[in-house]
Amino acid sequence: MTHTAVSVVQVSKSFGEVLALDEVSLSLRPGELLGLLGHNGAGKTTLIKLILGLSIPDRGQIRVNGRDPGRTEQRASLSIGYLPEHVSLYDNLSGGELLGYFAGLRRVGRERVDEVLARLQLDYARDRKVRTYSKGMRQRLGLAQAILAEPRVLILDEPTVGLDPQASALFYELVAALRNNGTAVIICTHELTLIDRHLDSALILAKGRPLAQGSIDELRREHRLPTRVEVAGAELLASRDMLLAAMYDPRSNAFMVGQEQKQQLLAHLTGHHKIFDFNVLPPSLPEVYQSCQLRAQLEEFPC
Ligand SMILES: Nc1ncnc2c1ncn2[C@@H]1O[C@H](COP(=O)(O)OP(=O)(O)OP(=O)(O)O)[C@@H](O)[C@H]1O
Repeated sequence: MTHTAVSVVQVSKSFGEVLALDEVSLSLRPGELLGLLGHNGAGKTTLIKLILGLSIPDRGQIRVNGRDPGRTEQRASLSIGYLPEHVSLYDNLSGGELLGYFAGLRRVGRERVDEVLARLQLDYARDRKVRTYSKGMRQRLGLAQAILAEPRVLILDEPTVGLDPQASALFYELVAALRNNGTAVIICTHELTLIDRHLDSALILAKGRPLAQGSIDELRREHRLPTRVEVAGAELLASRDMLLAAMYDPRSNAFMVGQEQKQQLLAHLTGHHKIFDFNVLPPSLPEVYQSCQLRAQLEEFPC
């Protein structure tokens, strides 16, 4: 049976009058990637701090690889790596020296430093001062320190902010390789488009409460968001065909259909119009996110 890498059960945390987390639960298995999403102040950092054992919940239970992060004597054996949003690196050290320093702290051998530098494509810059590193190189070095001790759980806070698309893609490639080795990953981010195709599940928080939670497919189904079908000449087709006209959305110049209509549309395009060249785009994570936030607002302020 696969064990649970991170388990959070009905956790609440307040700061004075502020209820930062209200009965939040999650479960993450080895190799899975969870997107922790929400507006500013939603409770993401509070949850991360609890998982890291930097703060103690008022109620509920947290386990990381079966251990309680809140108990000091268990913290050393959590096997957890963390890349904070604003990673502070010692600029006057070289990349190699910096990792060597962390390796000493974590009782990791020098050969692991070489291995990690090579894996994150930083070996060519190991003797350069960190202050000369680009933003992407600094992020990779931050990831390098986080994975140095081969953690089974990795928490990344806004890891791709400020990176160009190529550097972001490389970052996610590196994360995918870690996941293939069984590392469970939690990524806290506002960059929804970037994380969309990488995550197994999402937890969307708002004012400390879980707004939505599950795999992206589950969230799509729950929110009944339409699928977009893009076809060249969609407007012309819609003007000549009543069935297509009913499905045509002029704003996106595409056909927008619910799950149950999708097969009907595709059969009609291929069978009746002999069109085989189309793009079927399920609702994106940003669309699911917007829908969750909208639903929450309607519940809070019903018309
Ligand atoms: N140490 C603290 N003392 C008082 N209030 C706090 C403390 N830490 C967090 N809060 C409050 O708890 C709520 C959740 O904050 P948190 O930092 O977890 O949000 P977040 O989702 O990480 O936001 P952001 O996206 O801006 O980083 C906010 O209302 C915040 O002001």
